[in-house]
Amino acid sequence: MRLSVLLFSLLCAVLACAAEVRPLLHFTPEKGWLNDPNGLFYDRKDDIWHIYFQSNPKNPFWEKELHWGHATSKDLTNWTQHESAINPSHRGEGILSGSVVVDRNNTSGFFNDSVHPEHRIVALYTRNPGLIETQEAAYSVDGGYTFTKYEKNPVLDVKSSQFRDPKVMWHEASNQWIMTVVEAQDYQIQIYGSDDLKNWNFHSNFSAGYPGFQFECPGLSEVPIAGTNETKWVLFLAINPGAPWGGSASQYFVGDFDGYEFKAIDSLTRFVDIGKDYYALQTFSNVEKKDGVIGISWASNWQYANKVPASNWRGMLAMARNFTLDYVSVNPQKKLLSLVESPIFEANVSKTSEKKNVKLQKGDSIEFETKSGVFEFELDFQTMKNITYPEQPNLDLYITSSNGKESIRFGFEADVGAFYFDRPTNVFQNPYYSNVVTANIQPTKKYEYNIYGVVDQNVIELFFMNGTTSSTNIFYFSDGKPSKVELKSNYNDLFKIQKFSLRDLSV
Ligand SMILES: OC[C@H](O)[C@H](O)CO[C@]1(CO)O[C@H](CO)[C@@H](O)[C@@H]1O
Repeated sequence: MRLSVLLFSLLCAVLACAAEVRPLLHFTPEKGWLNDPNGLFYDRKDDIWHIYFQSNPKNPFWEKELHWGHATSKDLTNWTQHESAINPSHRGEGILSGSVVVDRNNTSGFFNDSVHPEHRIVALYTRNPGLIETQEAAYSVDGGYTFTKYEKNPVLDVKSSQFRDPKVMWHEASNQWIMTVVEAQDYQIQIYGSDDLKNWNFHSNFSAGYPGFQFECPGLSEVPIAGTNETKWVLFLAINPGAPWGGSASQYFVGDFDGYEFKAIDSLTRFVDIGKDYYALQTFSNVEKKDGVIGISWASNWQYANKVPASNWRGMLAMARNFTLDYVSVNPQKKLLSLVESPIFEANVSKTSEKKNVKLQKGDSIEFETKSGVFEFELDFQTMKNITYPEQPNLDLYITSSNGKESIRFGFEADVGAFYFDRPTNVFQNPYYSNVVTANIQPTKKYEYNIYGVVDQNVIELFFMNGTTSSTNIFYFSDGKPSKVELKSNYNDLFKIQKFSLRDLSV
């Protein structure tokens, strides 16, 4: 091959890599590594959403020396990244996960009258210098861009190597700050109380749910029950590794909280999302909202997060979601009080494609396309009859890359009643990544299902039955971006497509 041709093809390869697609609706770091969201809060004075995140600015993979990366947004969609907000004071030290509160009444004494009450920001996070994990405080007087570490840190030290991830909130009813934090490998969510964010008193332990290897990233939020003016408390908990589907999982409990102890309404374990890539959920603090709480997760799984294809950055956050509670049909008999989720984002619709009331026949396909590789879709369908074994009646949604060679598949088998998500890839051989994720979803009494999904370059967030179940998964084409979307069946007169619509998005 002549040298010029070789150089040209090399240049193309480099440009293709540099031109890699970044998600448009999901936050990704300019460079380096991202995992857990941290310190999520809403600035009521300047109407700004703040996210911090576990950041390794040096390399696109996790290392012990971690910072709190920082970004802000006016619409929970378009983010501006800033300088890291909290940094290690010593080499090899980790500023690990934690949370932020607005201490408007200056209970901590960190502030003087020159600091606007809405800008009295206090972060609580885990410091891991190597062997033990302690909780530290830091305060910001500029609205959350730079922080000063409390000179008498740590604020909480139980001489443990597995004590981390403080999520702090103000509990009005008992007039105190409440911290949930894990004793990770003792399967304890510990609850502490404080008057000043500096002195913490142990209140109670909570230990339940799917254990996995260890507990991580707890959180306690008061969540409204849809259609009522009542609320229940939701205790969030991450486990990793050891999720039922492998690696990382976010679970939650529904119950009551009196300022000292959380009591679950039942002993059932509920998962926030049943995809592979939805971890370390944290809710925003300081949000004045009566119709739900807003939270963000990390869209990956520790089984392969450090190894997925990347250039000089790796990691993304899932879209913000609104969470409420409702009584959800989980089988023909039971309505279970469960989280109901919906994504929050702002985007322009560049094109809408829609088909209604189509009885799909074997070999038929409804075909739409996306120009941007970013789209939302709605699929409402009904299964028209019962199936005789050993038939395998599938309804499949294929999303094919603009390279025309690679597809991912989201589908359903009528007799099993479970949805699957299959993400074959040519660029990432990893045994934990390749397993198909499945979800059992209860249809309506008339065997109807509805699914809403957002696809954003290489991540798909699915919301089943009006968000009563969600499944978040990342995927990797070798090049190109989502281009063709096809709905197909291998069976006659079984699937009635009541509505299949696709809205191509741009920001
Ligand atoms: O290799 C990191 C290890 O898997 C930890 O279990 C990850 O822990 C979490 C959860 O992802 O990330 C944070 C640190 O980056 C830590 O604070 C939190 O518990």
